[in-house]
Amino acid sequence: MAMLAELKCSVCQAGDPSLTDAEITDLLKNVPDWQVIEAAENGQAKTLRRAFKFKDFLSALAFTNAVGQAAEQAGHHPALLTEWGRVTVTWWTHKIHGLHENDFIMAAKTDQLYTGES
Ligand SMILES: C[C@H](O)[C@H](O)[C@H]1CNC2=NC(N)=NC(=O)C2=N1
Repeated sequence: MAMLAELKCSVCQAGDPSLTDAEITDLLKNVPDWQVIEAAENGQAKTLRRAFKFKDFLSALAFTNAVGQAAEQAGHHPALLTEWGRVTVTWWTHKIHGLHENDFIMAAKTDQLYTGES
């Protein structure tokens, strides 16, 4: 398979199946720094999350914008929490209330945008 980060997000329809646990386990091997957050009791979606560390707030903000641009280009958008020294990026697919390959593609693209804490 091409590098996950080089893939394009596919058009995902409501009703498409969410990834199985086996597929998730397999895809996670490509993005080992990310965690799958199980859906909370209230039926929230399963999500894919990573916290990125930065030296200050402006570096965190610049990364936030870079991820936002990539998301807009892909037509697939994350939740972004930007704090002093940290950006927490969470991916899931709203339409299917779960995880889709697109979320792993975007996680891999997000990793490529991160040039470290300094
Ligand atoms: C109309 C628009 O393309 C859709 O709502 C897109 C936008 N970005 C999206 N982002 C994510 N993460 N999930 C979606 O289902 C989604 N849908």
